[in-house]
Amino acid sequence: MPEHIKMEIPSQDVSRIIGNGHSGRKVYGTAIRLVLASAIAGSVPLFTAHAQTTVTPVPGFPAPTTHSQQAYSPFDTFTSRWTRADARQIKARSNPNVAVGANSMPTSVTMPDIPANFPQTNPDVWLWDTWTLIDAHANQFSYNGWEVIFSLTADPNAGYTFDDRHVHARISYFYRRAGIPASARPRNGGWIYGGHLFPDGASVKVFGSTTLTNNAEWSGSTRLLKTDGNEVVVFYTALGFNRTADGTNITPPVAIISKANGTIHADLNHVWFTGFNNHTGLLQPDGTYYQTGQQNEFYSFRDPFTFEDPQHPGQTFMVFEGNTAGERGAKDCTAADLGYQAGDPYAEDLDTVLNSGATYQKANIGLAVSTDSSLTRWRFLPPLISANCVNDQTERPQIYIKDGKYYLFTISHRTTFAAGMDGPDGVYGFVGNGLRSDFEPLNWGSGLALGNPTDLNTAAGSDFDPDPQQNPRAFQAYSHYVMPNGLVESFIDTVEGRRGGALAPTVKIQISDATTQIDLSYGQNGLGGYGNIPANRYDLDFQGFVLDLLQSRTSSNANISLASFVQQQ
Ligand SMILES: OC[C@H]1O[C@@](CO)(OC[C@@]2(O[C@H]3O[C@H](CO)[C@@H](O)[C@H](O)[C@H]3O)O[C@H](CO)[C@@H](O)[C@@H]2O)[C@@H](O)[C@@H]1O
Repeated sequence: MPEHIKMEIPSQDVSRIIGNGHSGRKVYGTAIRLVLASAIAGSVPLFTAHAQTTVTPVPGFPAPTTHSQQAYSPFDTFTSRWTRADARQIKARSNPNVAVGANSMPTSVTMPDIPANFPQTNPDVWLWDTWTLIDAHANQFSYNGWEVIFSLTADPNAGYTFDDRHVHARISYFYRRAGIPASARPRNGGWIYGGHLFPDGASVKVFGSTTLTNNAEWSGSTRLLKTDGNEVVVFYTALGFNRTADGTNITPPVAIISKANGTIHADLNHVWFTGFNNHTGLLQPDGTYYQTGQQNEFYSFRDPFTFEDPQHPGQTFMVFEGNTAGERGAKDCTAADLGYQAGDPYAEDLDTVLNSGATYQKANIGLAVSTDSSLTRWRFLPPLISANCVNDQTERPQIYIKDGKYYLFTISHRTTFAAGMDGPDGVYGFVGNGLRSDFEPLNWGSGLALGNPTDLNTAAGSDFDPDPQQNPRAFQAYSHYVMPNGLVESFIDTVEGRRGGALAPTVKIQISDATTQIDLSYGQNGLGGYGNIPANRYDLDFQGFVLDLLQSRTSSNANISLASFVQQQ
C-alpha cells in the first residue's frame, strides 16, 4: 500500500472513530469517517490529537505561532494562518554567517544542485508545471502499461521568450512504458511527446462570446474517473486576455477554473486521447472569500486539484490558489496574521507592518466542494489557509495524506514574499489532522519543505532578485509536486543562467509528523532520474500488456524482462 494513502490511527483516537470502510473494488487503506454532528456548524474542533510540535525559538528571532493541528469540519468557517512569526523561522534556521553567495539554508530542506548540463525532456517544447494521471486519492495510475503525465508547454521556436511562455501555455501530454527502473531509462526520462491534450480552439470556448486576443491553459490536475475505465476529466485554469475599449492594451487576465472530459486510449505503440471538445467553466472568484479581478488586477485564482477525503466519503473537494478577498493593498492584516506570542521581544508592531507594503501580499489556499455527481457544479467554502501580509502566491496546492495526517503542500516564490519576509522558491507544507485543520507549518513551524539552494543572509524584500552570479541556482527548479512515497517532481527554470523548460531530477523527502527531510541516499547525492515520475498503481491490463509485449517482440523495449516489470508492482 503506498504510504501516502495509508491511514493509521493513533491508539488514543480509536474510541472517537465511529465508522470506517473501504472504497470500491481496490482497497485504498482504512478510510476513516469521523461523524460528529455537533461539529458541522460553527468552529468546532473534531478532535484534538497531536498537539503542536514544540519549537524552541532561535535567539534573535520570534517564536512561531502555536497551531494545534486540530481538525474542523470542511464546512466550518475556520481558516488557518501561515503567519509572519511562522515564516520568519525560515531565516531563523538559515545560517547568517556563511559567505554571501554560499547556500545558507539547512540541508534538510534544500534541493541538491542540479548540474548545468541537464538534458532537455524534449527539444521541441518548453515544459513546466507537470502532473500525473491520478485517481480520487492521488494514486498515480498507469494505463495499459504506459505512464502518462501532463505539462504546461510552449513552443521554443515561436518567437517569444522563455519568460513570456505563460500567456501561450497549452496543456500537453507525454507517455512512456511503465515499470522500467529509472536506471534503465534514457537520461532525460524517456518521455514521448503526445502533443496538445485539447483540440485547437476548444479551451477558449469557456469564455463564450467574449472577444479575446489570447487565451492560455494553466495548471490543474487529471483524474481517471474509474480506475478500471478510460474516462478522464481534466480540471485546469482557463486564462483569457481582452483588449481594452480602444483596442490597444491587453487588460488583466480573466481566470476561470474549468473542466473538460475526454477518453484515454493506448495500444502497444502509443497513447492518445479523444474528446475534450466541451469545456465547462466551474468557478470564478466570489469577492467574499476569494479576491476578484475587480478587487485586484493582479489577483491569483487557479490550479485546481480535486480529491475525495477519506473522512468524508462520497464528497469531492477541490483545493486551488486564491487571494484573500478585498481591495488590493487594503491595510487590514491583523495581529493574528502576524501571529506573535504575547510579550515576544522579537514581535513586529502591527502598524509598522501595515505601513510597510506587506498588505499587498495576501495569498490563500481555497476550498470548494462539488454539488453534483458529474463534478460540474461547485460551491465555495472558506479558505483552508491564508498568508496575509506573508506571501502573495500559494500555487498548485495539493492534499497529501500519510499516516493519518493531512499535508497541504503548495509552491511559492521568493519574490512573492511580503516586505520583511524571505524564503526560497520551492514547496511549502502544512500538517493537520483533517482537510480543514489548524495547520502547523512544517519544519520548525516555518512551512518550508524543500527550497532551491540560495543564501537568505543578504538583505531581501518582496522585489529582491538574488544575484544570478552569486546564487546560480536560486531559481533552478519550481512547481514541485509531491508524489506517493515522498518523491517530488519539478521542472528546471534556470541553472547557471541556462534556461530550462525541462523536467528536473526527482528528489525524495521523508515525511514524518511536522518534519520533512531530503533523502540524500536517493539517486546520486539526493538527485534521482530526470523526470522520474513513476506510477504507483498499475492498471488491470498491465499483466496482459506485459505478456503481449514480451510475446509480440514488436517493441523496442521487448527485451525488458517480466521480472523488471513485476518488481515495480
Ligand atoms: O504558467 C502558469 C502556471 O504556472 C504557475 C506555477 O508555476 O504560476 C507561475 C507564475 O510565474 C512565475 O513562475 C515562473 C516559473 O514557472 C517564473 O518563471 C516566473 O518568473 C514567475 O512569474 O506564472 C504567473 C504568471 O507569470 C505568475 O503569477 C506565477 O507566479 C501556476 O500557478 C500557473 O497555473
